[in-house]
Amino acid sequence: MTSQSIQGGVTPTPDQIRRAPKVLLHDHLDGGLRPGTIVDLARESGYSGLPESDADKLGIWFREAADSGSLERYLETFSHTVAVMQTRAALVRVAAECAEDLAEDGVVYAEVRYAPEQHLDGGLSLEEVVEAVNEGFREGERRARANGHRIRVGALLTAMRHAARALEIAELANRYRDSGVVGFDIAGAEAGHPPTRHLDAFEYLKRENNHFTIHAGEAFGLPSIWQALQWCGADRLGHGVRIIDDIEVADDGSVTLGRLAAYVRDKRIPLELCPSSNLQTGAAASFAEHPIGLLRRLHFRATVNTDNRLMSGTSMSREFEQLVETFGYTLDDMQWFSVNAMKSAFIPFDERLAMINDVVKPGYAELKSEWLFQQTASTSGSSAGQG
Ligand SMILES: O=c1[nH]cnc2c1ncn2[C@@H]1O[C@H](CO)[C@@H](O)[C@H]1O
Ligand SMILES: [Zn+2]
Repeated sequence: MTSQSIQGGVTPTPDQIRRAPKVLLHDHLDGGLRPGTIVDLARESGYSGLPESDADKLGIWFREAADSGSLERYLETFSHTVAVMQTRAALVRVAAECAEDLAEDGVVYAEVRYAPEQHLDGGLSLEEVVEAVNEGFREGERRARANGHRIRVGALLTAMRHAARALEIAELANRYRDSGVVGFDIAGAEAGHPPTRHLDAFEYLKRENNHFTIHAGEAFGLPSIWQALQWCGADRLGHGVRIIDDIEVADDGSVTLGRLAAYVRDKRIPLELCPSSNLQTGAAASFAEHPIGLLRRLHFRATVNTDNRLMSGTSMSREFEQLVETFGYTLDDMQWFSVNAMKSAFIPFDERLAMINDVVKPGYAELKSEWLFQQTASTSGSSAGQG
């Protein structure tokens, strides 16, 4: 049953959360495989390193192993998923299932990232990797449509921050910008690997008028965010959750923003927040203490993301369910996050606008109107006493 207040704040049910149109900007392809697919692909490729051979147990293993409290240990779990994503067929399958799973979860637009340089062990070229993943996304979009779901998926090409291929990957992203790749990212262990090491890649993309996001302010604090924005020129922040270190809340509730936090808010820099992932890597202690609550209240350009659905045992709906439970968010809040994300996407402005006006807002309007009809149904047949 939906609860409704006069202010129009509808607390969504889990079913409504799933049906609500959601927009996802930060999701790793190699962090979202179905456990059963990992088992299949390991068998097909002869990879013998899996810690469990049963799909259910493997899913649990990933969640528990990623629950380490450190980003470095969390990232170790990717060696298994990357190991089984080394052929064209494997990449097509994983990408298709990714699009299907997101669509099934009510995601209407997603930017999914992966590092092409990590998928070359089977002899594929960087181009072949990108083309396989693109093919998989298109196949997944088609299958989703056949199941009554609409989704658009764009790829972000990630360069690993400890490696030295960022410029090459940036050039790859630029080459495929009109065929399925919407931007660039850097990821991997943050401490000791400042984004400024990859300035050549960022400067190249700026000269090409292309878009990029940078994992910053997750395991490391303000200096990382500052570098990502003011040295590298990132369009968005991957996580960016540590911006909270530049925000002071006094005992009386008054809030003071430092220069960097003020800049991030004033310039509407999108924060790709990933609450469950942050709990696992130790960037936040609990949902209740997660900075997303304050950042939303202060009207930062906050967005909700999954990061790694496999490692966190999560989905967009699951993230929202927990936010609704913790912060009492309504459908209006969900819409706010979804519009924020759509505004911050790397596809052209007219397409973003059409997604907001023709898909996201009508979807929420439809959900918000449901209570009217529910009430009619539940009061029909017992009209006495309705005054
Ligand atoms: O939360 C994160 N922070 C930093 N790096 C990450 C995170 N999640 C995944 N990756 C890294 O990105 C690579 C490409 O998708 C993954 O292989 C993993 O090493
Ligand atoms: Zn990430």
